[in-house]
Amino acid sequence: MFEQTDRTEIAKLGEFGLIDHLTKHIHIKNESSIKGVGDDAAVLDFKGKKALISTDMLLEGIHFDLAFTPLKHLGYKAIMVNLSDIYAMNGMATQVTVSLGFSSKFSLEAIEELYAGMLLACEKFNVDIIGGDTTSSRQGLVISITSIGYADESDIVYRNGAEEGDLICVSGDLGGAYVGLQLLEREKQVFLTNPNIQPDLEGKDYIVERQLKPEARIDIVDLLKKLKIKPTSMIDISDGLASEILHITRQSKKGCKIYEEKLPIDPMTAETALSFGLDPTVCALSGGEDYELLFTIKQADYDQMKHDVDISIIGYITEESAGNQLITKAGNVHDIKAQGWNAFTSTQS
Ligand SMILES: Nc1ncnc2c1ncn2[C@@H]1O[C@H](COP(=O)(O)OP(=O)(O)OP(=O)(O)O)[C@@H](O)[C@H]1O
Ligand SMILES: Cc1ncc(C[n+]2csc(CCOP(=O)(O)O)c2C)c(N)n1
Ligand SMILES: [Mg+2]
Repeated sequence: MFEQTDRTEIAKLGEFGLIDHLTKHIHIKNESSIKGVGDDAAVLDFKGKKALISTDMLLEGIHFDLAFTPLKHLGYKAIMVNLSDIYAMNGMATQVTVSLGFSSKFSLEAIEELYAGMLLACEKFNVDIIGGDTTSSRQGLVISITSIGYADESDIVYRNGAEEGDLICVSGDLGGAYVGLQLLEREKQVFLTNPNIQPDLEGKDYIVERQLKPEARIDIVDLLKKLKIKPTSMIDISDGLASEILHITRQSKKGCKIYEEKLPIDPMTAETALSFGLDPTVCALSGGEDYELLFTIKQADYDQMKHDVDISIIGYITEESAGNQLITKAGNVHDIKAQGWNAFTSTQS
């Protein structure tokens, strides 16, 4: 759906020429980045803080479809997906390494676009690209990013700290990224059937952006700090709320009660889901890729939190034997199952 204009073969630059070309504009922003791109390893110094490290891969055909994903957006999203994991530890992200594998179908201009999205994300979130790897693949684009950050030991929030009675909170709204994906996939099919029909995404900017350009919630980490609230547990929502809350309760050896009516769903997400014959609640529970933060707080912190319109309290933690339950709008009780998106079981590829 996106046309390519100029085309320079990467072979013209060679591997080292390409690396130089992509990284020459990197200016180190963080004091902790002692040595970035250019040696056998980067050198970091967190001066008494604990280092946080996380890594995630994105593969063409599994995690993204280039038919409807502009490369600049993909670069931006690849960084967001990775920074989100550092914020989910209640830490600050400071560095990333970026490893790329791509076939000869990618021109220099295409890789530049991808990198421009990454650089934009890093600029906005004050993160340094300090290294990576560049190699060729037989087919398809592979992006592997490692994110690095820091936190005071006493600030780090794990998945396993939820206590009975804690309130379950979620930032932003859920299900939009999944419904956005459905919309983009439908338009791709329309385009494949008749390339003269332009994509009809009018008025759907919000959910399309939720899929193509997610924003990692650094602002929530800042807010928690400002309110002097340390969550008892936290995780980012990559696979879907249902799957993530089960990670928290399993690791904390607790159960939970979540109320369907409390799930934050944007009206456009709900309306578009219904037009696809999808249940908005199922999209919110199992759609994934929202990159919101799911966390638990002590009840004593409720008064501080209740004024924030961007955080929804969706339920509470129970004892383990009570299981993981969803209370529907009609008052029925269902067990929460991990129907989150899974690259190994997904039929979408
Ligand atoms: N191949 C692997 N070898 C070692 N550890 C792994 C491997 N794959 C995942 N892990 C570890 O397993 C844990 C859970 O990883 P997982 O990828 O499920 O979480 P996540 O990155 O938060 O979620 P997502 O990948 O959906 O964004 C992490 O500690 C991760 O580092
Ligand atoms: C072509 C295409 N197929 C599927 C999806 C959906 N999707 C991709 S990654 C992910 C969750 C986290 O994955 P992981 O756990 O592997 O990090 C989801 C729900 C998409 N955006 N594009
Ligand atoms: Mg992972």
